[in-house]
Amino acid sequence: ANHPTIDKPVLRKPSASDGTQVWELVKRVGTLDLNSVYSYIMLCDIFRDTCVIALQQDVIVGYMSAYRRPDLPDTLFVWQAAVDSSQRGKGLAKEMLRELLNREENNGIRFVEATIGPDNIASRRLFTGLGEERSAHCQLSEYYPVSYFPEGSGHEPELLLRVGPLTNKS
Ligand SMILES: CC(=O)NCC[C@H](N)C(=O)O
Repeated sequence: ANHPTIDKPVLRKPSASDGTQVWELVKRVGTLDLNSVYSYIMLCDIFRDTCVIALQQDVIVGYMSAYRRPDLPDTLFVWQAAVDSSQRGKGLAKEMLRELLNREENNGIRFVEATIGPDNIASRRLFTGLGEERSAHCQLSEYYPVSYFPEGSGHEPELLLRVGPLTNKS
């Protein structure tokens, strides 16, 4: 039976020691650009204020990495959103994004950005949904065209979603 209290993943800031499990999750999800294990250890450490992991009985089933753009400090750039197949369709990504935005240390954030592939409906819905929830605009534009990626790599174009200004907390 689905016990909401037992089965609901716990969200928290990551630590360096979570990096390998995050790498394994991103690898398992299979639709993201898999970065080095080192990069996930470093993100879970140095960028932990703007990263979140979701745990179910000590197994990482969700991960969202983000950082405040050095050139636009009021803008949170969401780098990756990974949800384990066992957690699909439960609004986990939305919950992770909300957790990030509601952190005291992220109060000054007015815009959220991310790049997504043209057919990544789930991610697109995550960000357009934030716009609707916070009565903010959601702009979509071509950002990294296929031509930026190596010939024959098969990488999709990355479209930029920019949501804001976020006025009220959700
Ligand atoms: C929001 C999100 O997951 N974007 C993915 C960007 C890129 N394809 C990557 O995987 O890092």
